Amino acid sequence: MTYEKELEVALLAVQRASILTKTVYSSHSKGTLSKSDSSPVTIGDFGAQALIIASIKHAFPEDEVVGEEDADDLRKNEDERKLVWDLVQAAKLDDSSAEDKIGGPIKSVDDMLTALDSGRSNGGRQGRIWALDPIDGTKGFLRGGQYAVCLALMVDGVPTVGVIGCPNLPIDDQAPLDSSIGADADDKEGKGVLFGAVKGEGATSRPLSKGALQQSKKISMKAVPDVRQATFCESVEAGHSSHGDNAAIASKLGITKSSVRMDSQAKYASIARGAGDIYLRLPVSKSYEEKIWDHAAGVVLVQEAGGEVTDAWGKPLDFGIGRTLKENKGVVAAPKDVFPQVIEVVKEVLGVKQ
Ligand SMILES: Nc1ncnc2c1ncn2[C@@H]1O[C@H](COP(=O)(O)OS(=O)(=O)O)[C@@H](OP(=O)(O)O)[C@H]1O
Ligand SMILES: [Mg+2]
Repeated sequence: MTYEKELEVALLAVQRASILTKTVYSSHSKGTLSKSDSSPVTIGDFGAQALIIASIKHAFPEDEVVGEEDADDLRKNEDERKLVWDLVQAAKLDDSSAEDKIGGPIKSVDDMLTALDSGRSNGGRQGRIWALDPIDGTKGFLRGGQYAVCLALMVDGVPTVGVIGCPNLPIDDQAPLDSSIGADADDKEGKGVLFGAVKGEGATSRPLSKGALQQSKKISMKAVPDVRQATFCESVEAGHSSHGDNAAIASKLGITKSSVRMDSQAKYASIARGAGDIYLRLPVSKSYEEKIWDHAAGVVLVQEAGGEVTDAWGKPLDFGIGRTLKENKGVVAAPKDVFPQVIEVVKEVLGVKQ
């Protein structure tokens, strides 16, 4: 198997960071730092990014990382820095040999800040670059809903390894999907999934809380013989994906079931394991550029589970031009057999608006 070590390191790194996020999620304040409604950030975002980058740099020191966060705020604020440091020290895998594979605990506050700050790569078309979203769907995290810890390795601009930790999704790949799925604050048994995929090697899921590499099961998208029966997923936030356009597309496709709304790349993961079928993310703002860390891991997962992903114009997503998908607008993901039908209707609906 190619990229075996990369996958193993990514699974362990995401598993450890997910443990960290869960402690923040179950706290009353949820570690909120920023007063900003549009892009909230928590101590969990900083802690998870530091842990994951430290893991990557231990295993692959030459690799670059495009991470959503940086250490600027923590360098200025001692109280926040202390909160994050306590979190980072407490998050450990059960298995010490697994811990060793990702470099063990971070040794000092300085090392933590250095790791956190090592996500400043500008991305690009050449070499090995990781894309990291330590807490994707922060609004869902704060709301007590879905969120995801997302990590992907891009090789020469192509997403090649993808790992997503979803602490609030049901372990059961077949669990019925609805907008309230797993969205409660209790850390119930039966929740928490770790997804992994390598280009050309398929996609898998396993429980997040148990040994990361054991119990891995192959996952695949569901066959959709009749698109009218499809379940489609969309963002909770109307500002991130046009609910109106999504509804128009669903209606033109003859879909009568209401959409499943969930935050984060849990949407990609859910369709990859056949719990839903189609992911629509139609642009709301003309100027917004999608971030590569919001999509890279999910794209590998869906492609390897038998799906196709493009932007809303049917163009392949270009991860090789920097930190954003600036040549693309929106995202459409669906099983290969129905994809042509779906993208045709997406273009039709967007065309009407132009
Ligand atoms: N205007 C606009 N349009 C599209 N996307 C945007 C926009 N603003 C923010 N974002 C990014 O959306 C990420 C979360 O979106 P999701 O679809 O996963 O979740 S949500 O239901 O919409 O909250 C979210 O990721 P996180 O910040 O990691 O939560 C943002 O990067
Ligand atoms: Mg995100």
